[in-house]
Amino acid sequence: MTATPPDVIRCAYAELVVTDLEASRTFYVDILGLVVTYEDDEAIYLRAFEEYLHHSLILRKGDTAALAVLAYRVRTPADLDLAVAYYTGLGVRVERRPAGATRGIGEAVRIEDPLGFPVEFFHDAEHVERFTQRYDQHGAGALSRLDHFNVVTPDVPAARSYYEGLGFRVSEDIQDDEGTVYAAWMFRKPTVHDVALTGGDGPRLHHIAFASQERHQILHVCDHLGALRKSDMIERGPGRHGVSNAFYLYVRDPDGHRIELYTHDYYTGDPDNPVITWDVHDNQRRDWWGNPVVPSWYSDASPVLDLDGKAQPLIERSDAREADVTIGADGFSYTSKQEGFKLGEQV
Ligand SMILES: O=C1C=CC(S(=O)(=O)O)=CC1(O)O
Ligand SMILES: [Ca+2]
Ligand SMILES: [Fe+2]
Repeated sequence: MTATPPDVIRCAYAELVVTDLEASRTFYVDILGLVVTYEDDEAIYLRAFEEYLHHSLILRKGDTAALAVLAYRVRTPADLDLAVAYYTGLGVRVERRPAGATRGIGEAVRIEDPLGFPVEFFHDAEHVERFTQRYDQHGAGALSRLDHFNVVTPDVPAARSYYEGLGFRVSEDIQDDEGTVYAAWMFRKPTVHDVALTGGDGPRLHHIAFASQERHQILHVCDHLGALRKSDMIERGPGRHGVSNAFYLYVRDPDGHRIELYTHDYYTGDPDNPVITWDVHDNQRRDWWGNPVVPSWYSDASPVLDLDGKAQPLIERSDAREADVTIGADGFSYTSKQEGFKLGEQV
């Protein structure tokens, strides 16, 4: 009999190892506008304006940029015991952590999940001031909350089954007519996703996304980076996603960690929420306006650490790779047959 999984509410925080804490602080606080809950010489604890738990992002100084943990909040403290039993049953490494092992977080359970990611489950956390209406503090690029994790994993169907075992449901995916699955979006909170599974060599972190209330806040970050002559930190977008329908921007932090700014996806909370499956050759799947997906968006991702802080070895993806099955710079798969002005014709 399979053990009962912990009741996951949502994605809740991530810890990134960064090599220059000061440069990272400038990026995440001065440019992205995240609120500092606590900081010292070793780490900075950040939250977005609607968040009242201690943090949704930890930046920890270290020698090599990497993901240290992805954390999900569970509904009750009792879910931690369920997590221990469930993951012990899966035969993966499981560690209990006392309250305070992570500043601001109560008792927790940390695992190396079946996909190789360092994952934490917690319920109790310190409450801090919620800045929802502290408009005196919001900048023009105000971010509201952590929205999702995007992880790179070689076998998307296997990863989907693992997350379905945790009670996540698929909202959208990308397939081809042979049934190869290139990516899937899965949720516990009633939005498009808490975690996206991107097919590729993994385990690696593709990105962490914060939601804003408005598109103009994302556009302000673009203008702000331009004013600082840091436009090279803009990797992809701004644009409108096909999958999720969200307005988006991808930026790269000083270590190359990818952060997405994201707004206006849609509600998925009813039990019969329809799954949307996109064809990998649909050039509006990743950008609704058909703009190209820059090659680095497919190739680059952050290494992840095991529970001892060592980099996890990568497993190569054996299925077809999305960047290979679309023509040239992505986004022109079905327009590539016509004479076109789009970049894809020239690469
Ligand atoms: O959050 C996301 C929603 C949609 C997309 S996609 O590029 O439209 O597939 C990418 C993404 O996973 O970052
Ligand atoms: Ca708007
Ligand atoms: Fe995303």
